[in-house]
Amino acid sequence: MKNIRNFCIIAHIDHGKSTLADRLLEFTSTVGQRDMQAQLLDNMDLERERGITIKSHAIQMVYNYKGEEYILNLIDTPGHVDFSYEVSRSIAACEGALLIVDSSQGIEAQTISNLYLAIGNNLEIIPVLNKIDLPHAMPEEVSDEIIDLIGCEKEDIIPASGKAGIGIEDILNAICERIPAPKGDPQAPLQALIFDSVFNSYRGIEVYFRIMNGTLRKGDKVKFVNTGKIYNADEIGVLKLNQEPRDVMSAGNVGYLISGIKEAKEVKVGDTITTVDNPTKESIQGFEEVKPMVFAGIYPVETSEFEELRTAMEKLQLNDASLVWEPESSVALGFGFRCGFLGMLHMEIVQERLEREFDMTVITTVPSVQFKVFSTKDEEIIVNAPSDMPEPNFISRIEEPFIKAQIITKSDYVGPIISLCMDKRGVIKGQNYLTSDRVEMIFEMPLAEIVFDFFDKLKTISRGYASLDYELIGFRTSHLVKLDIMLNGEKVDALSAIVHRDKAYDWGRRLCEKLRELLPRQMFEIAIQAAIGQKIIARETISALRKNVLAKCYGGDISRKRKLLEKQKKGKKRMRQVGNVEIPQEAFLAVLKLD
Ligand SMILES: Nc1nc2c(ncn2[C@@H]2O[C@H](COP(=O)(O)OP(=O)(O)OP(=O)(O)O)[C@@H](O)[C@H]2O)c(=O)[nH]1
Repeated sequence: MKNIRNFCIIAHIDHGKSTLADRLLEFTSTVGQRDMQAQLLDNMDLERERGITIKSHAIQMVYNYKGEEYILNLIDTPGHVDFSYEVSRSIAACEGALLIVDSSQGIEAQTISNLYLAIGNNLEIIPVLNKIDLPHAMPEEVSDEIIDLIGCEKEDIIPASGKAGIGIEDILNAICERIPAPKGDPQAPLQALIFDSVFNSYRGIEVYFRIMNGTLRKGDKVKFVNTGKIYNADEIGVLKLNQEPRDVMSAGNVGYLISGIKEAKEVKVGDTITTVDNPTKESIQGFEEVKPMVFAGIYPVETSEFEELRTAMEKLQLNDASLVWEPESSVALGFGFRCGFLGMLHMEIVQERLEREFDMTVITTVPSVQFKVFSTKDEEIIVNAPSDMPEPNFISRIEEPFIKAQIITKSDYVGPIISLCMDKRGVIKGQNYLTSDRVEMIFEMPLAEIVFDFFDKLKTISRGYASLDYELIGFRTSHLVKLDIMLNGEKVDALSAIVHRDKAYDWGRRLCEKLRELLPRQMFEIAIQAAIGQKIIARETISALRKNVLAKCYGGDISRKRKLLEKQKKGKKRMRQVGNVEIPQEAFLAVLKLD
């Protein structure tokens, strides 16, 4: 155990974690040249395409330091704020963290938030000044920022470049030297923390764990403390490029367990594994409950696929502990699920993963935050879907979630950012110069104003020189109203939204305009109306399609028509018929596209 080091890499998005991890794997010959491909740990197609890390990944390296062999368990983590839950889970399985800072960018919002998570878990921090190969790197300034932030010495900071392979050996040496060996008693009853799990269609559910105390042997009868379920440890082992089975693993180790678990529901990330023969009395303190920020409905395009969608969601949840959901039904869309996400990117990723990994075609509805509604009798009702909002005469007040937002930017953009935040009902709470040129600003504002398009706007007005991090600070009363959308007089519950009273008219008007663009024309006229209670506040009309236009599309060539029909069938268009109007997926997300 004295030669084991468990560490993670934390950084702001794009500061170069995955690239640096590749170099560490190469340097320790964990991966042969033949198998090496860039960003090796980002093995999900989606991650490669988007160039971001979504999942945490674990891999073991062996490194020779001062004549002794060290086992280094690396857990790579995502940088985007939507995936911070993954980061917190990885951190709980480690004793140290490499804190990567891009020397051409400096400290950014998630550098700080991830650092605090690590410090909160008592991890030893090794600061790495990355990308020093870049001609516009500012090693001196950025080093000063790091020293200010974590209070280290200049010599503690390791200059490096993942791309050019600079500083890699120094980093590996520092891991062995500075990160403490795991503590824990191999003789004690087994306590292993589940930090991730994944569904494998051949082998069932694989559980990733970190042993805190005790020893786990192949063939042991193990119990998951929180669920009380008992399994046989059919296979245990360590995670290298491939899984390597082992017979015995003890305190301090990170590995995988395969035990014939079939039901996704039985595995809870944060649960403790122990043995039936010599069970532990205490479970390890689990992770914080996830706090979803955005809620939206996910519905199968084919109503008959509801049960299939449920199975897919269960499997996906295994690999994404931050996804929460429950069944719901909508008048417009039938049966589906109300899901909670950590942000819009998370929601997009979930939808894409359902489609790619589980072959589902789904529709997501208007995202919304969670509201607390107090009735006239002062009962508290939690509302996750606008359609669940009680009628106005039952409501005494509505509270919405507020966040503390931290924005780091160049001083040139302070003015425009303050006006943007004020426009989003924000109040500035603090301003702190990190260097003469870079400022940290703190705002309090409603979550609903930032989850949708705030980040894009922030990037635009700051020409990319702004980073954002936020945390929930509680619920506050606001003047909110429910805005309904009607198509040909029929209310479409899945299109309702809850908005601030002062913005409702403007929203209603813009939403109707947007829907007019997005709804396909039909043989009859479509009236789009926005209403607050009984009062219509905006209207747009889509005129009927004239006969000769149709004739042009479909007339004559029968083979072309058949082809079209077949193509439609195969593609299972993401459309839903509501009343007599067809609504495409884009229309459900129209609120996100209001300029
Ligand atoms: N010049 C230079 N570019 C680098 C270096 N390290 C990474 N990059 C580039 O920076 C970009 C981001 O690198 P990644 O390794 O994907 O960053 P990441 O931090 O893993 O990003 P997420 O996983 O999405 O949080 C890529 O285009 C890399 O090629 C470096 O040392 N020097």
